[in-house]
Amino acid sequence: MKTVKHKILVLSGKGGVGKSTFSAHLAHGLAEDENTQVALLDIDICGPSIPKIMGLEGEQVHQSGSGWSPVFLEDNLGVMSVGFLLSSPDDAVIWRGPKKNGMIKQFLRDVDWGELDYLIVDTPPGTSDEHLSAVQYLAGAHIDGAVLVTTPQEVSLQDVRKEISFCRKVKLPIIGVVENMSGFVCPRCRKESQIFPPTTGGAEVMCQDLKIPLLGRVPLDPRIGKSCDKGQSFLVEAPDSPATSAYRSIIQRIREFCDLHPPEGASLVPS
Ligand SMILES: Nc1ncnc2c1ncn2[C@@H]1O[C@H](COP(=O)(O)OP(=O)(O)OP(=O)(O)O)[C@@H](O)[C@H]1O
Repeated sequence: MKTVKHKILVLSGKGGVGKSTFSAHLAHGLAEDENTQVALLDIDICGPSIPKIMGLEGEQVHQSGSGWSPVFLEDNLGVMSVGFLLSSPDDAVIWRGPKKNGMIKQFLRDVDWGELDYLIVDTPPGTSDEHLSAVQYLAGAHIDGAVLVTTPQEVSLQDVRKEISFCRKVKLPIIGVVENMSGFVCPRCRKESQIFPPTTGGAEVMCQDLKIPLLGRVPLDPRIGKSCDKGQSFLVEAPDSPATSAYRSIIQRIREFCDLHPPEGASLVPS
């Protein structure tokens, strides 16, 4: 991990809120600059969806003298997931905590990540063994912070509050919250509808209450699911979508956060 400058965990309280989709697009967006070395690590051991979303289903990890090699989507974008170790994407991984912890430790310690600017870690929903293992194994290696993904509904916000409490308990800095599936603009009449109307003001009010940055809102766009199913970057597939603009502005805010919080040993260059 000494060769990895910035480490970002992506968390969500609930499943299905778009966390893996966001992690994938954060990696795609950062890697658009070919001088930036990016890796995406999927530690959702029991439900790895990153290989599919990144268009790498069926790929296998290679073992080299210096450890496991990530699967490369681009020269500057590597991906690692338990999905690459399964013989079929339909195989179930039924492991207890210690085995999952061992796998995460191996991912963080034994993968030949090389020199990386960013390591994005996509986690399972909630706060479970996987999160504790990641935080524990990365403890001495400076984690920049966590990005929390939620939808506007109260059920999701309630669980994200638990994630915030988790981050505070384990002293994991919070980069900010992404409100995903936040409104839908009809492509025909351009009228905006709230598909999941928040009853308590949504992520914005929660962020104000808890003094956490709201990084942005990503609207619903049915084309996102299609891009992910095809394993393609939505940022490239639909550059005109309001969701792409939202992703890009959030990615920029995360980049700025990392620049302001340089890895230990590095010094801030005055702008
Ligand atoms: N802004 C969006 N607009 C439309 N569809 C979206 C959006 N964000 C995500 N999706 C779709 O929602 C579904 C769930 O997304 P995803 O798998 O990323 O959720 P998740 O939070 O990682 O779930 P889990 O933790 O259970 O794996 C996917 O089909 C994805 O394509």
